Amino acid sequence: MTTASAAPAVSPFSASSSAGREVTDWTWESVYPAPAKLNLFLHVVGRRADGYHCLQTAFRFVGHGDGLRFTPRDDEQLRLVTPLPGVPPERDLTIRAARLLQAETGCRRGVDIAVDKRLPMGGGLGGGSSDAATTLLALNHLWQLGLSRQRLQEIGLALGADVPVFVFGENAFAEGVGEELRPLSLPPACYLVIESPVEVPTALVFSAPDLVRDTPPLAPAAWQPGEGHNDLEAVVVARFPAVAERLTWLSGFARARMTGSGACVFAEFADRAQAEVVWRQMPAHFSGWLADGLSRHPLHALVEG
Ligand SMILES: C[C@@](CO)(OP(=O)(O)O)[C@H](O)COP(=O)(O)OP(=O)(O)OC[C@H]1O[C@@H](n2ccc(N)nc2=O)[C@H](O)[C@@H]1O
Ligand SMILES: Nc1ncnc2c1ncn2[C@@H]1O[C@H](COP(=O)(O)OP(=O)(O)O)[C@@H](O)[C@H]1O
Repeated sequence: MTTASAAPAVSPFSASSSAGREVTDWTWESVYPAPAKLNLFLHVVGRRADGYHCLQTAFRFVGHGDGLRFTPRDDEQLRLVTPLPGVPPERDLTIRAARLLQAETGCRRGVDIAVDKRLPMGGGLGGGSSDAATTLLALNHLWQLGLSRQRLQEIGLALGADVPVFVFGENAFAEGVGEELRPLSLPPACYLVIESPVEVPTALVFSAPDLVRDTPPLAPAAWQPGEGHNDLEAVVVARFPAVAERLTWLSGFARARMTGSGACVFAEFADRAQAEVVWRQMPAHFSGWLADGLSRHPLHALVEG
């Protein structure tokens, strides 16, 4: 993460565009990237009988995220070398993903998992979901399980509504609870993402009485980048002043949005130079970073189809 007082650092997970070509600067050998996603818009269009909400959203991957290392074991143990504060290892989405794969395939191998955590938890960047998807993709490869992308997406959905898109590997227009995916071709862009010093629980936002749940559905094929809003934003802004403060500030420069159920907010710029002008003016008590929009997930080629 970069701060307002220093030039934007090039992280092992940053990607930049050069002469129209996407360059991904993965400097760590054997690190499997778990990029963040942004919800470019998010409409709540209904509710299922089980209480889950029906959404329409556009997912965009960006060149900033967590990094995972996997050391396969000859016994069946699954070990998390880097437990997260407040998350027992057995509840961590990486361990749960690995356990589901063992159960699905009868695989008798284990793994040690180390996560370099960069994405804030409860930030709306899909960090836990991305870690889970990267675990599914990496272990399918390292344990030589041969599961299809479609099957890995189904397994991912059992872990969370946001996991399938990371396995799908393409920027996507999503419906259902986020599992009905169609690939999106998005123009190059650079994003300024501002983190908020709060963790917003997704379940709290979806259970709010004031959440608008009946936004009219869009025709997916007709959606244009820039269209739409985030229905979850008003709920979060009303309860978390720190998110409201960051949105208001960023809206003074560009069209600002909250991603997912918050707490991060972002704005899109045509290129890094324009984003940097705003980033340099961030108040000292804000924390934010720049990341280019990716054209696809960095591990897309790890599974066929
Ligand atoms: C809002 C979104 C938008 O991309 O992202 P985040 O902000 O969490 O990253 C997702 O839909 C979140 O997906 P994810 O974070 O995987 O949520 P889950 O663990 O499946 O759900 C957490 C809880 O939120 C509620 N929930 C979630 C998704 C949904 N479509 N309807 C819901 O009502 C349910 O109460 C569920 O128990
Ligand atoms: N590997 C993981 N990384 C982050 N959060 C995890 C992980 N495993 C489990 N969690 C749980 O998932 C919750 C949601 O985290 P995260 O996916 O980062 O946020 P969001 O859904 O807002 O994008 C966390 O508060 C934490 O309790």
